[in-house]
Order: sequence, then structure tokens, then C-alpha cells
Amino acid sequence: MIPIDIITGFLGAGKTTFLKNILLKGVFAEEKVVLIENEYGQVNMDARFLEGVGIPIYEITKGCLCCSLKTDFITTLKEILESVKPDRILVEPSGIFVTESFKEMLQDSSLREDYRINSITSVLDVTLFDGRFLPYEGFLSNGVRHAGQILLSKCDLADDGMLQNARAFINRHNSHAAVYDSAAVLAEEGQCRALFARGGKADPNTCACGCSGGHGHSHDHSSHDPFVTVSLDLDGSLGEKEFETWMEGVASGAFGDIIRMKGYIRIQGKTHEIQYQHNRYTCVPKQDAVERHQVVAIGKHIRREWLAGIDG
Ligand SMILES: Nc1nc2c(ncn2[C@@H]2O[C@H](COP(=O)(O)OP(=O)(O)OP(=O)(O)O)[C@@H](O)[C@H]2O)c(=O)[nH]1
Repeated sequence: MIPIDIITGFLGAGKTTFLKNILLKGVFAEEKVVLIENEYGQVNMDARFLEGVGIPIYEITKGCLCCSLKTDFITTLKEILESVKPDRILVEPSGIFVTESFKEMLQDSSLREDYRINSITSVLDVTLFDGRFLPYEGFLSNGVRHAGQILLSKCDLADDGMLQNARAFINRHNSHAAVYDSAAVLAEEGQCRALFARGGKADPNTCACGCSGGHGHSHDHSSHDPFVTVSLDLDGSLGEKEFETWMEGVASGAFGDIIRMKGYIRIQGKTHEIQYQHNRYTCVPKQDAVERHQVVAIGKHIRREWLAGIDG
């Protein structure tokens, strides 16, 4: 059976960053590995950020693997089996993924003989634990509850209070998971390998409700509904001040409740990678040329025209 390793976590938690690092380190160099990237929006930015990691990437966009895209996912897994026959599949689901349905999906008669979940790793952004996590508690607890192992990301930006709150939250929802600082794991190749070898401490076949998978009962996906995604092609180039004002607008809620934004943008004629999540952003010059200058925003009540005003 082909092992599937799932890297889950809320929007902007650090899943792609972690995956990119382990792939560039060659942690799976001896294996034939493929990655399935699932983006909630129409454009798969993460697959673009992961260009050059040296493994095939299958993209599934415009929805969430665990609900609207079940059929796409099943088809993709069948295709991978026929064409690549990998030793391992890594899956990065969208940041608003619900684990239960994914497990049910793997019980599909066309898959269950060929695939098994090897590990579920949840990446948890500890900086949210300054009180900002409350609106997303359901997503965070779902990720934590099902994980065999939890990687605390952004510890470099966190204070002791955030770390304590994050650990207390984990204990409330999953006292069995092994918990690591993601940066410490990345610092040691052996640690990275161990993460995927042992598949975590929790039993990946057990559902949060205590039953085992394949039982056919339903789980609620209505929590996905409030999120919308907006993608913008940005052909122009911004001045630095103009860019800062735009980002202030994003962070202040002037363009709607934007939780996450990412993409490529030209500032003073130079391409930059922009990453925004939960009121914090980075904007880093990119050396290689990009095909399109485009950003994707995810959140609620996004005022597309106002956000796009930047390029007007
Ligand atoms: N300072 C710091 N930044 C981090 C860390 N991990 C991730 N980031 C940053 O957080 C931002 C979001 O990281 P991603 O890896 O894209 O997050 P993601 O979970 O893939 O996000 P989605 O694609 O929205 O699901 C990026 O700017 C990363 O560079 C960390 O440990 N420390």
C-alpha cells in the first residue's frame, strides 16, 4: 500500500514553507514521491511557490479536498497509481480542510486496497495564540485533534504567553500527539525523516468521534461556506509607498475581512513575493522571473473592486 502523508494546518500556518524545506533538503531523495497540492481558490499559488523542489506536483484547485473536490481527488489518486506508482504521496490540503472526510474518502472501494494514511502532521501557527485564534478555533482544533504530530511554527515570532496558550490548546484537543518546534525539526534531517517514518503517535485510522474510518456518517462542512477567494492579475508596478498603503488597507479591513493573501507583485519594477496572514505580511524580492503577477486573497466579504483599485 502506498503511504500518504498529510501536512495539514490553517491558512498561512506554514505548511508550504515546511514542505519546501524538507524537499529541498532531500529528505525523500531516495524515494519516488509526488505531492498533491490543494488550494481553496482558483489559482494554485502554493504549487508556484514550490517550483523547483524536484518532485511531480498535482494541483487540485477551486475547493477543498475533503468536500467539493472528492471526485477530483479520487481521480487524481487513481491517475497517480497508474502513471507514477510512487513510494509515497505527500498531500497539502487547503488551509480550511476537515480531516474526517478525507479519511472517509480513502475508504472508497477504488482506493482502499492501494493507499493508506501513514501520518498526519498539523502545522500550528503559535502567533495566533495571542487571542486572535478565537474566530478560527474550529479549524485549528480539527487540525490538532487528528494529528499524530504537531509542528509549532513561527516560534521565532512568539512570546512565552503564546507558546503556553498554544500548548494548552493542544493538550485540550489532543494530548497524545507529539509536539515539535518546526524550526528545530528542520534543523535536523534525521528528525524530518523520523516524522514521516513513524507516522506519528496517534492512530491515523481513528476518527475524532472515536469510531474507525469508513462508517459513512457525515461531517459538517458548512464552516467552509463563509470563505471566499479573490484572485487578481496585477499588471502594473507599484511604488513602495503605494504598496504600503495598500497593505495597510488589507490589514485594516478596508477591503473586507482578508485572512490570507499571497502571490507575486511588481514593486518599483521588481517582482516580489508577498505573503500576508492575520495582520502580518512579508514582501521579499524574487530573483527568478514569474509567469504572472497575481495575488490571491482568502477571507470573508472581500470587496474585490476596492482591493483591485491598486491596479486601476
Ligand atoms: N517567521 C516565520 N515565518 C514563517 C514560519 N513558517 C512559515 N512562515 C511564513 O508564514 C507565511 C505563510 O507560510 P506558508 O508556508 O505559505 O503557509 P501555508 O500554511 O502553506 O498557507 P496556505 O497556503 O494559506 O494554506 C510565509 O510568509 C512564511 O514564510 C516560521 O516558522 N517563522
